[in-house]
Amino acid sequence: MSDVFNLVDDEDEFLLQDVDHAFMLSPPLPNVPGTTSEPPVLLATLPDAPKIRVIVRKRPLNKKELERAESDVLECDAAASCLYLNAPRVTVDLTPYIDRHSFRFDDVFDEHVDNDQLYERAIQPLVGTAFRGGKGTVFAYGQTGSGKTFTMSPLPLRTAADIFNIMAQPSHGGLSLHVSCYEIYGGKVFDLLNGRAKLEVREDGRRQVQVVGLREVAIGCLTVLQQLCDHSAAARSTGSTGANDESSRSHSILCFALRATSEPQKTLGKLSFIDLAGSERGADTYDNDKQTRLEGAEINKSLLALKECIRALDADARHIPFRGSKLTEVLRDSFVGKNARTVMIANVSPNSGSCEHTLNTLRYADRVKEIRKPGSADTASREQLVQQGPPQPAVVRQQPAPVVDVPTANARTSFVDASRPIARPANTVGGFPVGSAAATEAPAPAAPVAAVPSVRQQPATHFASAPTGNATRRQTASMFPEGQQEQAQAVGTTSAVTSAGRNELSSSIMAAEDDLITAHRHHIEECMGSVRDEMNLLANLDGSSAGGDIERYCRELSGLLAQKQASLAQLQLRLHTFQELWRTG
Ligand SMILES: Nc1ncnc2c1ncn2[C@@H]1O[C@H](COP(=O)(O)OP(=O)(O)OP(=O)(O)O)[C@@H](O)[C@H]1O
Repeated sequence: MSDVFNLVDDEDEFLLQDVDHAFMLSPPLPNVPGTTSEPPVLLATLPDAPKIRVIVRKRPLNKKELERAESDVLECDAAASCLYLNAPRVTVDLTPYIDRHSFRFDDVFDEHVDNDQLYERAIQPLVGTAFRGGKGTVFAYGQTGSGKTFTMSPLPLRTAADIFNIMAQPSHGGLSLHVSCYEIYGGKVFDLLNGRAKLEVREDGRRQVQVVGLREVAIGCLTVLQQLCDHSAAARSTGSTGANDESSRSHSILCFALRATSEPQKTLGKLSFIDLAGSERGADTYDNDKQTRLEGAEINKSLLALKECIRALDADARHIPFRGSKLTEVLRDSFVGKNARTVMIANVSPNSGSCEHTLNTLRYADRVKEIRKPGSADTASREQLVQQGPPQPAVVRQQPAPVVDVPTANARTSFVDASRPIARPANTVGGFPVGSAAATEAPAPAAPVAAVPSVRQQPATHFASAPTGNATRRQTASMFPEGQQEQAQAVGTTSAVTSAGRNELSSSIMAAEDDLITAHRHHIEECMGSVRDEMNLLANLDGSSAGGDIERYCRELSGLLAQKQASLAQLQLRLHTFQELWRTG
């Protein structure tokens, strides 16, 4: 059990018990919502949150991007919860064209949506979750500078305001609110309310994960919470990266616990707010010192593990890979259980210079939600979208010439999200367009879902329908024993899967297949970036007369080679996992 420091005696007086004076420095909060003048928040009116909700938030172009005359590549259709990314590309003959990618999420917030609106639409239901004895977890995911901290920092205050409001109602008395803040940096845990003390994570006798010695503060008003948040933000590790001078390299976690005031102070509900480290950190080709690379590897590992855990939870998988990283290990308790609710906020930058990172963020978010089980409300709305058919892209490829920038081959299907997860049309394979060029430019509307059972449940189908021209898929298909390929063909595209066990197996194979494809795509992106960087490196060397530059050349080449090795190793791991699953399945 964590130490509890009662900071607050009544609304105005602080009892400083071994807590930094920094908490006293901020001025009191003016007119904070949730104070007594606010109308009561009625618990009964807060809807139950869905188990997993993935939303996207776009920030506006900033001053520097406007000065550089960067274009806004993101188009939001909030009413349809759709987001379109118009990626500028060039063909080998240097003809520019737009590559349009389409996604659908549970909610899409454009640059005009403010923090209050976001809170009310996406986060407030979690307050109900906590009072009903559940656990809520909110993540902000995205590239450095995409708005994670901007989005996350007001949420605890708004949430606490509602919590205090409800606690002030006689029917919800006898509870107190406790806060703790910590950071995971390089796989280690640091207490942000206790001088960055290094903490150990252990399992107790009841197999509950405990962050041993984590300082927890009981709070009675928003002013103290604000001071604690300011203090923890200042204590958070920041450092400079190639992309952003103030980039966060750590995951920061703020936890609320609603406890009974009477002994033994049983915990009723929990809420966690997690501002994740910049998602691009593992692939930042400009940062090549060992420390930064190690940090990047750790961040990559934890973000991958996080995605895997959420996916496994959504699929009710028996094994959830919590041990994959420190982040998922410490969050295990918040994730599991019938009353656990998760909101993933994918933050995206609109500028053309961030296009590839934005695409990666959207794909990550898409993967988190894409295996939603049929029958859930969200799946139903996705099915509806499929039935209606994907919207025609406003801008399509103008030139059939070979493309220089290959990584987005998958996303050239006009409506990635609609065509892949629910009723993947027969002319797409793992999201890759197959067959005629027409399918690539504007796929025909998919047949109604009722008539086309989820192709995702038929892993073999993908290989059976692989186009002869698609080398990657041909090679993938050839990995499998002949019998299984025949079986795959026999399954066909429309036959229903009747056995529940087979369904479960199929969906895990499907997930592994998609992971492999995603990893492969990512690997290609990295290779392309790496080739560019290597050519620049050589050009710089050729262009310089000073012999001293060879040192820099060696250092940077060494960094690039290490990155290539890491990318290759990750792809090999995915391939191995998939092959194993296929063999044993
Ligand atoms: N929706 C928004 N509206 C207005 N400004 C925003 C919005 N989102 C972000 N910003 C601004 O963009 C800048 C970068 O945002 P922020 O620091 O939140 O990014 P981040 O993703 O947390 O970056 P890092 O990973 O480096 O911490 C900040 O100046 C912030 O005020």
